[in-house]
Amino acid sequence: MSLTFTHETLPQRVVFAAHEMRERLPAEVARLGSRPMVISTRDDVLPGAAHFREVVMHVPADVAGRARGAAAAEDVDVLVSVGGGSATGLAKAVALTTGLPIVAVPTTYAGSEATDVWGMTENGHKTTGSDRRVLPRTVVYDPSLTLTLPVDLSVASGLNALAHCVDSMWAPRADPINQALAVEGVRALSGGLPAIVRQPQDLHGRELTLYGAHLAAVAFASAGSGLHHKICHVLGGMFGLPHAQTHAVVLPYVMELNARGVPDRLADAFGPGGLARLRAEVGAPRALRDHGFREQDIPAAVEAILPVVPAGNPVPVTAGNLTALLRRAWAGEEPR
Ligand SMILES: NC(=O)C1=CN([C@@H]2O[C@H](COP(=O)(O)OP(=O)(O)OC[C@H]3O[C@@H](n4cnc5c(N)ncnc54)[C@H](O)[C@@H]3O)[C@@H](O)[C@H]2O)C=CC1
Ligand SMILES: O=C(O)/C=C\C(=O)CC(=O)O
Repeated sequence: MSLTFTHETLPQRVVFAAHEMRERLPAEVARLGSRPMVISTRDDVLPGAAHFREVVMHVPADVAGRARGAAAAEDVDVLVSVGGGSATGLAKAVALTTGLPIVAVPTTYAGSEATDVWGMTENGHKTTGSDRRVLPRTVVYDPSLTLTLPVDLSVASGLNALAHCVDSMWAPRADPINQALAVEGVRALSGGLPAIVRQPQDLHGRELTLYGAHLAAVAFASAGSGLHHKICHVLGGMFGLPHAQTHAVVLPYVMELNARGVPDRLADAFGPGGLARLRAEVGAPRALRDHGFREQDIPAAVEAILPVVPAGNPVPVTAGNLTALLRRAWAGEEPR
């Protein structure tokens, strides 16, 4: 790769401290405002603050409308999201139209807290965009909050993070800086996820995975959406598939298609056996048919994905190879 590039780093304050969310959050919120609204299904955050509890995956537009209405009615001046990508995504939908700052407290490994990407779904169509207003100003990472995330969800979510890293290799704005972050993200996630599976209540694996998830999201936000994210975005928005599991299933098939675009240092970061070994070790989700995708939906998915395939993908994407990819992912055939 040429060392001629233009890279932009997104400005964000990051606090990373296990078991310290309750202690740290009030001061972090106070830096940005005095009338917070919590967006979370949890009831144990900032007692007495305004609270919006209706969190739904892929941010339905009507839910976003109600959250914006609540923020206006309560005259809030700062949003506090506590939860997975769905809670963060709802806070982003409010910030997009109000410009309110967000303090994000993630409880999964999805990484939305470190990106300026928003998404919203209406009539079975998910629209995404990037806008600096939705980038959380501050993230409070407390890995102990992920101890309650069940192992299967932790694995799927961690593989969502891994997909951010891998797709950063060939995404439209891939550059040496975001690729370096992605490679280090793969290293952390490849160590952290097996540790979670071995000992879900041990903080070490949780810390490593959340750290990897942050690096992954920073890399993804910088590099943009590659082929993998474009595919999963259509599958999630059009067919309502669960986000993390969809990423976890599709990733090895995109790597198979784009094999020539996988740099050696990424392969090295996975360690011996690569992604195949990691997937086996953590019991990764294997087939889209287990998550609500139907074989007869493949042609419609192909039709929706082809026009959004990013320029510069390492191999040309055709109706033929995309259909084959989705069929193999649907059936859960062994990736090559
Ligand atoms: N804009 C961006 O940059 C990104 C956006 N996303 C968006 O985020 C959404 C998916 O986020 P996810 O985190 O995968 O799912 P999620 O936020 O929907 O959470 C999945 C499930 O896990 C539960 N949960 C969350 N944290 C938990 C914990 N610590 N303990 C126990 N249960 C817990 C939730 O209540 C929910 O039932 C999608 O809409 C996706 O598009 C995901 C990644 C990046
Ligand atoms: O697909 C991802 O993991 C990353 C970005 C999004 O999900 C964007 C969104 O739809 O919120």
